[in-house]
Amino acid sequence: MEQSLLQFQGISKSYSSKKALRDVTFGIGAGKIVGLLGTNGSGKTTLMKIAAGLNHPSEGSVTVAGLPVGLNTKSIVSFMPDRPLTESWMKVKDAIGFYQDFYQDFDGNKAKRMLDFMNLSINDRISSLSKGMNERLQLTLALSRNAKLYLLDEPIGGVDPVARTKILDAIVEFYSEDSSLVISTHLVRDIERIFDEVIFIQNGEIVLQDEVENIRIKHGKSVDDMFKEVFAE
Ligand SMILES: Nc1ncnc2c1ncn2[C@@H]1O[C@H](COP(=O)(O)OP(=O)(O)OP(=O)(O)O)[C@@H](O)[C@H]1O
Repeated sequence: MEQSLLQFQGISKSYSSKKALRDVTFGIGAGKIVGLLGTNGSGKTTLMKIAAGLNHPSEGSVTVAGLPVGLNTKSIVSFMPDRPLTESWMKVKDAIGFYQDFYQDFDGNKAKRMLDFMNLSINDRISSLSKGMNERLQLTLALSRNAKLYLLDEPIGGVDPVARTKILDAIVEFYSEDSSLVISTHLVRDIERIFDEVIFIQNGEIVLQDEVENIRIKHGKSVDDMFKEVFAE
């Protein structure tokens, strides 16, 4: 069997009395764009933080490229959190410099091309950016690394619908095809066109993992219709 780039095995995570993940097992192959789809509080951020090595599971094991998640995997995983990591005093160029110093795999040329594409200037002050513009910056920072696995937590929640198309095009254009990309979102309809595979997570459990093409052929449905059906309240 082909080795997974990201493998979760029997992962559970509890926060005091709350169980955020329950016995989560799945694998993601190399070269895939995967949608991690679930409603608010379903466990998406918790799952991503565990894959990024920023949160520790209560039970189970996670590997990236066959390595247990830890210091070794942090250098090959690029995580875009749902809340900005940059400081408000920074200008865009300071944030770029910070990433460049911190990550050996940061590609300055790629960052420059992405900033142009995103209509961001290196002299923009981060505190003056709107939520959507800030997301564009965070996405630029995350995708400018030459990582093996990219984890983007709700990357376009604050971007207006018109700009979403442009941002999705940037994601597809700037990610390298031998790496994998996991994108968490509940904006399924807007993003589903770029997914190869989707994982549905509900109350901390994986309830479906399939290729998008299979969902369309087997069920005769779009991912968005399937999502609405599974998550109907
Ligand atoms: N630090 C924490 N302490 C206690 N409970 C937490 C903590 N972080 C998350 N939780 C709980 O764990 C569950 C899963 O949260 P998580 O943030 O992973 O969900 P999510 O799918 O990313 O949600 P959203 O789409 O709203 O961002 C939620 O019920 C949440 O309240």
